[in-house]
Amino acid sequence: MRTPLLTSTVARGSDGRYYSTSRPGSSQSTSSSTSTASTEKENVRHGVDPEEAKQAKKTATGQAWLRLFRLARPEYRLLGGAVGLLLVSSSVTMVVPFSMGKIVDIVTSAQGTIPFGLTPGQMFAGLGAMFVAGAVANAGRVMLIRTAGQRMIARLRRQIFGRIMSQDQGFFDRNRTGDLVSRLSTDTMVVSKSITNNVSDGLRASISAAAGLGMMIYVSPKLTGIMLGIVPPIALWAVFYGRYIKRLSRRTQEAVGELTKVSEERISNVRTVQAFSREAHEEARFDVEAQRIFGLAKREALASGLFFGGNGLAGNLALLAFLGLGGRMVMRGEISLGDMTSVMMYSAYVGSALSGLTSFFSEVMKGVGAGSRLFYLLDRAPEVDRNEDGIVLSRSQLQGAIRFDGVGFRYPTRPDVAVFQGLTMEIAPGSRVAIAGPSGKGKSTVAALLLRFYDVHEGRILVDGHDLRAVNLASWRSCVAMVPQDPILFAGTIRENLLYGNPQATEAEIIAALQRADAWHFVERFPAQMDTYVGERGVSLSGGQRQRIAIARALLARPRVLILDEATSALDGTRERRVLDALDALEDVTVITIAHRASTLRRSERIFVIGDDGSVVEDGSYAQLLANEDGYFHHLMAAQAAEHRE
Ligand SMILES: Nc1ncnc2c1ncn2[C@@H]1O[C@H](COP(=O)(O)OP(=O)(O)OP(=O)(O)O)[C@@H](O)[C@H]1O
Repeated sequence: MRTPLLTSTVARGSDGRYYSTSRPGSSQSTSSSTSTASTEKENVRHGVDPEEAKQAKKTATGQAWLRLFRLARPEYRLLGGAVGLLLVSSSVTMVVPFSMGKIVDIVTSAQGTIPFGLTPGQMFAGLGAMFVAGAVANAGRVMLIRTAGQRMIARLRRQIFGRIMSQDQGFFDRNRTGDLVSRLSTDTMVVSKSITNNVSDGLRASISAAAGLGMMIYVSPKLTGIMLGIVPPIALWAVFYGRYIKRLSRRTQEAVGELTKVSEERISNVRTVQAFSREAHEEARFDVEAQRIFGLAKREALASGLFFGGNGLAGNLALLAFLGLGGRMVMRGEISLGDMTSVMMYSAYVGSALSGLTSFFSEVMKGVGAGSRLFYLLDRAPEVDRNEDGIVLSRSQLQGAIRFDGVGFRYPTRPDVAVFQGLTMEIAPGSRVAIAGPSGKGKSTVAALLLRFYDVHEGRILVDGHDLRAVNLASWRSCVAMVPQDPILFAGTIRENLLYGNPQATEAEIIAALQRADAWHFVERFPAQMDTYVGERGVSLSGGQRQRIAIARALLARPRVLILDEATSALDGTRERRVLDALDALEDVTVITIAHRASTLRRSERIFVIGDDGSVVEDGSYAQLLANEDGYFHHLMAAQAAEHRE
């Protein structure tokens, strides 16, 4: 946690001198923050990245369809094979009613003749063999389709994850983690299913509907005419009512999704909930949501009951009508019993194929929706260009001279608030400098800009004379290490976390880094030592322990520029001194410390003080700055000392 020592502000009086004031809170300009707040509220309310919404509007559905099918291109072979097998299995399926009709005729009439002069045994064996072939083709089709689908899911997930990892921080400021994860897990699945399983089912339904209808007409045009009066209305009813149920079920799913997101957040922050005794409140909130889901699910249950009951009844009534009308035709000798059986079976096939076809369209539309969410990620070029072809900086050659040259910067989510304006700083190679200033004035932003999490809007940042934007980003980042204010460790062991900074580090190097960061003595005392599991985000370590492990991790990366953002704030004076002494002993490393505490600031060769206008208002050594009694820094320190005394 950040030490709230400099919450007081420093104001410039009408005489141009600086005064410390004990007014709490930030002195950010109010007019600009009002308009920013409205932009932010908009974003939060819709829960969508406005940039994505804009792009989605531009994309026509037709284009999205095409693109969706293009995604399946690498799977064309498997899908082609599956379509071939589908034709085989569908042909077999479509022959079934016809054969059944023939068999009925053969076994019920004395004159029935077996086609091709076959014996009954041969006929049954032939049909059996054909069914086996159909079954094998069907099994093959399902395997090919599923394999193609899974390959597509794996490929998409890999691509999407890669794209997410390479995005700039502005993107992460706008998008919620839960939403990105659901794109990775659910949307990839929906997209893949919609063009593999679903296309195969749609194709099968089309073949069934067309061939079934053709065969019905071939067997008995009159009975087909009668059936066409009965089956389509029932199928249509089933389709529309089915859609209504689907809508209900989607709403339930969405409500469950929302509940999952909220409960996940509350459970992962259960300490805060318990600390504020808000358990009952959270339970009540959860209960409201759970009741809402139950209400929706109850409606769905009622509707489903009606649907299935109604479907069964409609099916049976249709059958009755069919038997009545068809039976009369058989009695009049207009058609054979076998033909009536065939038409009855075909009409059942056609009915189910029709409803299959409508669900095909709605599934493809679902795929288009999920696809557009993926396309946005696949297409989004990070605002911070990684500049792979840029100047490559090597750790062995980098001097570590840094210059902020008239830097202007606004966060992408708050374009109305300028954090920096004309910020200029010159940091000599291998020096120890500090950034000071009141809370919320952009000290951590300096670190974010140095790591190029964001690009500056005006001016430039130079490293050894190169504009950071012209440098290969990965090469620069491999020269820099940062220990953030509240370092996060990965759920894993201490060793795994340390190796994250340098996977090649030897055991001796790891221990040396831990010693430098004053962490070895406590790690050594853990029963599992470096194999101690640190818990999710490192929660099973104290704040100070986490900070020191993070410092060791940064040291292991052997940086030429080290940024410490309040990296020792959780340590007591003695421990902090030990860590800072060890860091001071680092050779050929430029160390930039962001700090509030006088004890930390005092050690720096030069301090840059960021003022209210987002620029450096003063710089110099601690002693020089403090000596200027009218200066900003002097008043900042005075305010801090006054707060200490209180
Ligand atoms: N990701 C972000 N998106 C939008 N605004 C941000 C973001 N991060 C910080 N800010 C805003 O930028 C300003 C500077 O923040 P920064 O964290 O750099 O301040 P700081 O000087 O390090 O403060 P502190 O001493 O409290 O840590 C603040 O007004 C803050 O609200």
